Amino acid sequence: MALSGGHKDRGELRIHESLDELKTDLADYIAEISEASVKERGVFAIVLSGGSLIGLMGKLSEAPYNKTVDWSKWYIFWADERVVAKNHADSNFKLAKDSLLSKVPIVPSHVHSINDTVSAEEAADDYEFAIRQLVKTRVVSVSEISDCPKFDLILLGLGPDGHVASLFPDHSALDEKEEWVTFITDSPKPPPERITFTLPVINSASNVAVVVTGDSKAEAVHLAIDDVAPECPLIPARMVQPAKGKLAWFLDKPAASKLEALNSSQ
Ligand SMILES: O=C1O[C@H](COP(=O)(O)O)[C@@H](O)[C@H](O)[C@H]1O
Repeated sequence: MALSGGHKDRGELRIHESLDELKTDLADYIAEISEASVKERGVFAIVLSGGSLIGLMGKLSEAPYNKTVDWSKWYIFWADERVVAKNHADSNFKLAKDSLLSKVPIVPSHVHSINDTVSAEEAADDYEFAIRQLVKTRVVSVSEISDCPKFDLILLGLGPDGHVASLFPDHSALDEKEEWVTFITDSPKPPPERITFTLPVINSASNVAVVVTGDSKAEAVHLAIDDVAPECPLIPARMVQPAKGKLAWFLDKPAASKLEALNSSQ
């Protein structure tokens, strides 16, 4: 690893020399949290995003993880979803299913994807209702400090504009404090209609990992992590601040290239 360490309140930085090294570290990290959650709670409630994250999780479907992980205890959710049919090329569910979930023995009823037959607003309401039922049965824990669900692990990607899940810069969805899941119909990145976890839910998780590769995201990584001037834009990724949970950043060197930590250690 090129660098591993903490950055004050911005969590743990795991900066990797190569994509292969990042993929192995990410698979080890997820497998460890899965094992700890199953030991403590009997289940593992993991939240996925879409985009490049899923390819970077690919090692989980290979040895040793395909045999050592207790897949039967996994419950899968999405931090955001595009409101398209489940077989549509833009679907985050389809991406995860084709690249990962179909390759490991996940219990089909443990996969909680959105209702793709209704409007974005209804899909967000339905998804929140489904999560509420799973909080009641403690498949998903509940936060001690808010009424929010406390997922064992939320995995996020990062857009070059600083968006995480479908929380985009300067969008009113960033201000949502009551709902667990909200919807947007004007996403600046297509497709326009999406549902997304809100910041209170993301920040109530036990563990949040943001996985970022490539130099097109270096500026967003810098704005999300470094102590930047107050006039710099406040990007959504900077608002990811788990109240009690742990935050980790999985970066390759190009994504980390504008970080003070990397530049001062060279
Ligand atoms: O639209 C989305 O974009 C982000 C980032 O995707 P990436 O391909 O640049 O990694 C992703 O995290 C989110 O889930 C997705 O809906």
